[in-house]
Amino acid sequence: MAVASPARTTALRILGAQRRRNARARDLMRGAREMDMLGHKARSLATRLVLGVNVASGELDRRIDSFVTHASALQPRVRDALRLAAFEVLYLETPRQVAVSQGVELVRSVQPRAARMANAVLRRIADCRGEVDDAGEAVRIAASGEVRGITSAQLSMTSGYPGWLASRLLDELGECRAAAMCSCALDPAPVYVARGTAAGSATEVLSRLEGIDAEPSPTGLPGSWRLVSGARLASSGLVSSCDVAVADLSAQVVCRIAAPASGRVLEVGQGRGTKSLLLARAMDELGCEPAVAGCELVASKVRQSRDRMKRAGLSGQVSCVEFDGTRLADVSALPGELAGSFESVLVDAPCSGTGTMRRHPEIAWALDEGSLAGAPDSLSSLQSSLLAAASSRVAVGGCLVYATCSVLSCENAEVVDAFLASDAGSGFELASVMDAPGIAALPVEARSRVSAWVDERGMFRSVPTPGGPDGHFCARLVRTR
Ligand SMILES: C[S@@+](CC[C@H](N)C(=O)[O-])C[C@H]1O[C@@H](n2cnc3c(N)ncnc32)[C@H](O)[C@@H]1O
Repeated sequence: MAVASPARTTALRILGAQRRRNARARDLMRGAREMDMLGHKARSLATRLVLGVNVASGELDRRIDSFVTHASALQPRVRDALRLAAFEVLYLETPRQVAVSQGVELVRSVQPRAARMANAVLRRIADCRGEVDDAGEAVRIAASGEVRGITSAQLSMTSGYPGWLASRLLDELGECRAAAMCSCALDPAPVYVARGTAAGSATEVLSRLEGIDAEPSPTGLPGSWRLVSGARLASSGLVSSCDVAVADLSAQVVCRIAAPASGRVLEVGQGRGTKSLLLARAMDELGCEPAVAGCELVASKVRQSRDRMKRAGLSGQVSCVEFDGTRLADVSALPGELAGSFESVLVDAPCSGTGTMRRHPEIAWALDEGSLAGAPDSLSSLQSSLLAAASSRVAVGGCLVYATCSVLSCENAEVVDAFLASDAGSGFELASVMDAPGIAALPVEARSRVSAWVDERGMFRSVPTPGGPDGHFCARLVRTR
């Protein structure tokens, strides 16, 4: 009797652990010894299976449930195995017979008496492959700019995203961009790195990246590369020493938009400090002594950020303070590091993360449409509070930069417009991100690349595309009085 391959059994174990511990897929894969023991090919199959099942879980369940007699009685472990096999059958290039028989063996490994049922269900799911391929083809054509009148059902089938999300993407991004985003939803996200402040010259960093077979190619931004393989990055020590920072290309652009040519930056929502490192680098390149004050709500992230700045040799230039950003307007509550006004205030807002679903696939089906906007405890309400409070810290003539890694307008332009229409926003004007010093100083080719993502109002709005960066949003507001 055949047995399921190590790549598939490893992927199944990771999915089980994820369900039991409610953990993120990437974190579990990063820490899993059995992933490290797989060869390169098996490891990439296991990774694609785990990420793909996460992105498309609801779509896979819909199909499984339509062919199983007692869907609610399926054991969670059996459902994991069926999802994994259904994903492979519908979306990967594995020959049909192999994908079905491997799926049956996976199910047998967790519940032997369910193997027959799995065989019947997976064969029927395999019969749907044609409609998934047809939808994918229509979406790819629409992504190339040829208008085809694609539907949200085709987008949802191709990406695995829930129907409501596919429909919103189509409404808000238009056919071409929504199709581009959905056509790469199940692909691995590219790996981008930027030179840190602890590093030597760009040439030295480049040769160290080449030395670990990362196959770096320049992104167009100074000191920034796209890697063909990031497999040896962690063991190389380049990241832990902060010689490089792993950050999506769009996140690197956002930091260049927020970097001032003089003075200090306040970063609201500092997280684990990736943007602080990039801000310090961008300020240094502009000939300005790096000075970043970070404010973050979560204590454990503040500790990680501090430790990182120490390793980067930036403890004197970047501070990491535990503080609720919605209280930034309350001058009496401000710790010393956050007091006074700043040339630039970056609100790196907590958001849905819809621009980063290739990296964080669990977002797609965990997202609740109702939590995005409208209610007092919605994301957009928190984003608006942070923006209003942070605006009080901007020096006259300075900039307020609002950023998210979402592609949805209710978290982006609508938050900015509501702010501009409010009392707090009355002293601010929207300015083009292209006029930010860190963008104006870029080589012509890099500027033109950035400008492709800038809309008619001067806001940066990238959308995931095949082989391209994630979806990020950034608006730049100048304080006039
Ligand atoms: C998009 S993430 C920031 C990522 C970070 N800037 C980086 O580069 O790694 C948003 C951050 O905002 C933090 N946050 C959420 N609510 C906050 C609040 N009220 N005050 C300050 N930070 C908050 C979250 O904990 C999260 O780390």
